[in-house]
Amino acid sequence: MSASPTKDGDRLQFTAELPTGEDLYELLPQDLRYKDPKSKYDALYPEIEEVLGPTQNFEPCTLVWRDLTVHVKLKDGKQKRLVNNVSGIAKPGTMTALMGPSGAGKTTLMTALAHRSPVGTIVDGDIAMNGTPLGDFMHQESGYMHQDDLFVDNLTVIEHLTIMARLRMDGRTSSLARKRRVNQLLRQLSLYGSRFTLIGGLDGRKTLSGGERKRLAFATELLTDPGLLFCDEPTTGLDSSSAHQMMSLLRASAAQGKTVICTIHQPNTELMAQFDKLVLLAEGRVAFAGTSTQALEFFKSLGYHCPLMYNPTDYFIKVLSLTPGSESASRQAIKNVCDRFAVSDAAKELDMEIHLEFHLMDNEGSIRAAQREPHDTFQPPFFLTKLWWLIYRYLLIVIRDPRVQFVRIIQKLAIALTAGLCFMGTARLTQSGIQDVQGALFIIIAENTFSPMYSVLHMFPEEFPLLNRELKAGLYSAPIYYTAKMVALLPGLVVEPTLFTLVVYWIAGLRGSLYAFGFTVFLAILVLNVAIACGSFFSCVFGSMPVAIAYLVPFDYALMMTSGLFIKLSSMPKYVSWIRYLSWLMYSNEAMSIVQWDGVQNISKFQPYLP
Ligand SMILES: Nc1ncnc2c1ncn2[C@@H]1O[C@H](COP(=O)(O)OP(=O)(O)OP(=O)(O)O)[C@@H](O)[C@H]1O
Repeated sequence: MSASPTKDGDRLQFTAELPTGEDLYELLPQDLRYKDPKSKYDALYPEIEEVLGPTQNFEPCTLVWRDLTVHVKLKDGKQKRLVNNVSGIAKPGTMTALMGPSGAGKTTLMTALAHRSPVGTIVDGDIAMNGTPLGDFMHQESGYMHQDDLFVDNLTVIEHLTIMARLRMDGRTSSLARKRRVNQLLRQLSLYGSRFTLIGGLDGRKTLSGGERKRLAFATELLTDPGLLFCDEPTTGLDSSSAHQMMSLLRASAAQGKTVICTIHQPNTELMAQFDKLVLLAEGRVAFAGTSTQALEFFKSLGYHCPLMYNPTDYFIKVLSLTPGSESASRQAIKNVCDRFAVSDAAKELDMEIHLEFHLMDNEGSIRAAQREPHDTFQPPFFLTKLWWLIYRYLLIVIRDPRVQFVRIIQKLAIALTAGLCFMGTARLTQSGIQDVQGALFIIIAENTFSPMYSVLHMFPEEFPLLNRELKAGLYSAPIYYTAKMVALLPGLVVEPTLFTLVVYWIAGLRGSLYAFGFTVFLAILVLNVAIACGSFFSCVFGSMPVAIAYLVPFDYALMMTSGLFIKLSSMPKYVSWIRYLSWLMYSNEAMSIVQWDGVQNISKFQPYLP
């Protein structure tokens, strides 16, 4: 590897070439440097590898954007402009900070640059990565670390990374290479010691700290070794030492030659020194872009002198914030800063750089595309692989929470015993026995319908945020997710109805043949599975548990009323009688009744038990 570093203040600027071990040494935190300066490079190299990773498979990325405007469609049909005519460039080996007051448009701009804007967002303008206009390939070619890290809490660190490696990495990657990458990241991000720790934890068992969660989120994004990294407020919620550690890791990634873009809230001077470039946003416009030293000079030229002992970034944000009570004056002042920056020398220089990049893209685009076409080379894992690893993930969740399973089984047995004891000895072949048999059958159907249907209502709303994120990242499709989820639940969906029916059936003394018992159990399993599917449907469609319950209650009443137990179906008014065709309670009641009464010709004479 060769490098051509140039000094800009204290920060090394890398051109497209990758840095050598010697260059990297200068960037390492003091505590990682070797004690003996004579032999520092040779002896230190393994440590550099530890921090930066020995392999560099990524392609250096230049991201350039021009006249970028982002709108959202509001509910009344109007459009709201969140980002207004913004241009910029981020080069390999650099770290860019997007800063500004709350609501300035930082996250909106970054999601647009990462090709991850939410649905309903309209992005106008040009954005290109290495000369290629943005497309879905950004999900493979870039990493995006969200501000709020979402995980499946019941997994350990190593399980999470292993599953993510199977879902994210190229389908042709060998098992050894995947394991090596996971291992490498665990060591690089100081997670090796916590690799068997649950991410969320049960019963107060040791769980990950905020800093470890952030590093795990970062490790997840690094699995595919992308050349471009977006980080939304990577230090928010961390104490100063964890924040410093996080920034050192981002700096190390940039030192490897990666392009790092972060939104960040008022970093202290030490953290700010890690960034090569600062982009200040206000009211969706660029108020400044350049180094922090240039920023101080620019604001000074406008009459804003940063007081001594004052953190410059705090000062810039203060200047660009709306002052409560004098919003219009603040808006005018912000507009003035943005207008002055737009005609400044720094902005002209930046414009030239951006235009040059787009000019090269226009002239060499086809050659570059023919040479690399990076997104064409990625081969996603086979869908059965994704399905298998998702099933594994959801099975682990079910197994990890044995209390839930245990309590559910105990609850089922208790209800079954109570119901069975109420019906004990009543299932006789007499006129009154008909009602008792039908009653016992209805209890089997109702218990396998209502409580399972309501018990899954919380499932999807709880999982939506993570599911949405993983679906958008293209890790798997909705049918694969649903199939995996249901397969993982399947053992419970068979055991529960079987146990319940077994107890009620034998205590109540329903028809004693193996055929009748087996068929009733089979029907109970089907009933529970349909009920779970129906509950899942309501949970998905209505998105929140209270709303889902509000719609499900009238629906299940309609199903119950048309089950054939309470009203003679043929006497129901035509405008409601059609509902029975949706009612699995009606079908299962009919099928179970046939099984119980099949072959019975005469109930006039007393018989103690069903034949
Ligand atoms: N879907 C939307 N509909 C309406 N307004 C929106 C929508 N998304 C974002 N906004 C508004 O756009 C502005 C910019 O939002 P954005 O999240 O990008 O700000 P930010 O600079 O990242 O703020 P913060 O630092 O507080 O996270 C805010 O005023 C926000 O209320």
